[in-house]
Amino acid sequence: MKISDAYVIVTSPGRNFVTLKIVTESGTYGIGDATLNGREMAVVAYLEEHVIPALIGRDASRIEDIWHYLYRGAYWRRGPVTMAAVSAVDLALWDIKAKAAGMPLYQLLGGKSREQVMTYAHCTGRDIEGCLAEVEKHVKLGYRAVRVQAGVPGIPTIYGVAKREGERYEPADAELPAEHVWSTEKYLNHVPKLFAAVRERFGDELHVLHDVHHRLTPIEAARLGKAVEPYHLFWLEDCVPAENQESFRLIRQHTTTPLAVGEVFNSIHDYRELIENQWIDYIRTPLSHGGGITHMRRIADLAGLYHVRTGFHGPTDLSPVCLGAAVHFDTWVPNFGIQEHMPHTPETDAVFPHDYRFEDGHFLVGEAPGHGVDIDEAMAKQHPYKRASLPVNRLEDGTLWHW
Ligand SMILES: O=C(O)[C@H](O)[C@@H](O)[C@H](O)[C@H](O)CO
Ligand SMILES: [Mg+2]
Repeated sequence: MKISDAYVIVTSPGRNFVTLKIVTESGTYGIGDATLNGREMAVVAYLEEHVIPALIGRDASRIEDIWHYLYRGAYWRRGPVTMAAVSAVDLALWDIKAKAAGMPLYQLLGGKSREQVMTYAHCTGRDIEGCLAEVEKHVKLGYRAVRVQAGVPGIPTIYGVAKREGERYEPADAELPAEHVWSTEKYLNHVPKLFAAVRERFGDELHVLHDVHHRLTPIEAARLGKAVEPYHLFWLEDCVPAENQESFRLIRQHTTTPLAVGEVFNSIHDYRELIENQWIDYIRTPLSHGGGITHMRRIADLAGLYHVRTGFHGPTDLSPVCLGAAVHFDTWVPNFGIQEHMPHTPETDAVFPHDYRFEDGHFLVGEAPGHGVDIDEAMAKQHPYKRASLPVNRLEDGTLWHW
């Protein structure tokens, strides 16, 4: 099982994706997702210059040892660029191990804990009516859970809402960062009306989620959590920037609205106080940023001790490789909550053939050995990299704010 070759493939079928391919002497290969939206080429350099040369000749079956070699061995631990690179190696090695065992990845992890994986869809509108129309559409498609985001009167652009009605939402929409404007006051006054309207129109059973995208202070998040309690959200996501884990103590003291966090985290240490103090309910880190299967299952196990469940990040800026591995993880992990689902474009799906299926609001895992996702390298070449940046956000007086 010696690693004989490894290389990075950058492709842009509508948006940028970075994929690591690891090949063994026997010809068995595995692939991992190394995409870090808006910072793609930093991970490419990290892999090509510092990781790949040290991988060649190593035993691909020693996943645990290679993980620590790349994490401890680098001296410079953690961080999104390092961890995206480590994750890609880890996902590719688990793919190889499962292929060599002739098993779908979920079997190697311990087998099925459930038959299907519940997902939530994005429903966004320029205003509340527009958002309700999207919810209606997604309920008809079979979704049991929807994330609702709507424009706020007086704020020209808002997180999560597509530029034009009916278009897909793509945050990295310009070569250099676009500038958005934000008003916490306008948002806080408006957003509870959105949940009231959703409950009024769709009743109590639909799971309703919302993403604050790190824009509030703890006391503002507490106010929002309290205000939306009558609409019993499935979760309120990223209500504050979370470098300071203590912030969640204050929010938790004020509200019973469930809290999700962690799409920008990449280590168990980012979560430790949050989980051990039972300040959160869902962990969001995707496999491609949280150290792959090896590290994310440690985080999930820690979370499980405290009744915290998984709710993995699943936007279009994670490739089908990450999503495919997530469907295996979600099928196995005992403390599963929900999986985000933002459908990839047909061009992306064509570059990454896969055997997970979407049916009636759920993902169904495939039975092919490995994680079930491949890359069509010839097709990938037809879509060259294009620089794309995430936006920045400013308060109405010009102060740079959290995006
Ligand atoms: O909950 C989500 O899906 C996220 O917040 C994304 O939409 C991020 O903004 C994006 O992944 C940044 O690259
Ligand atoms: Mg989010």
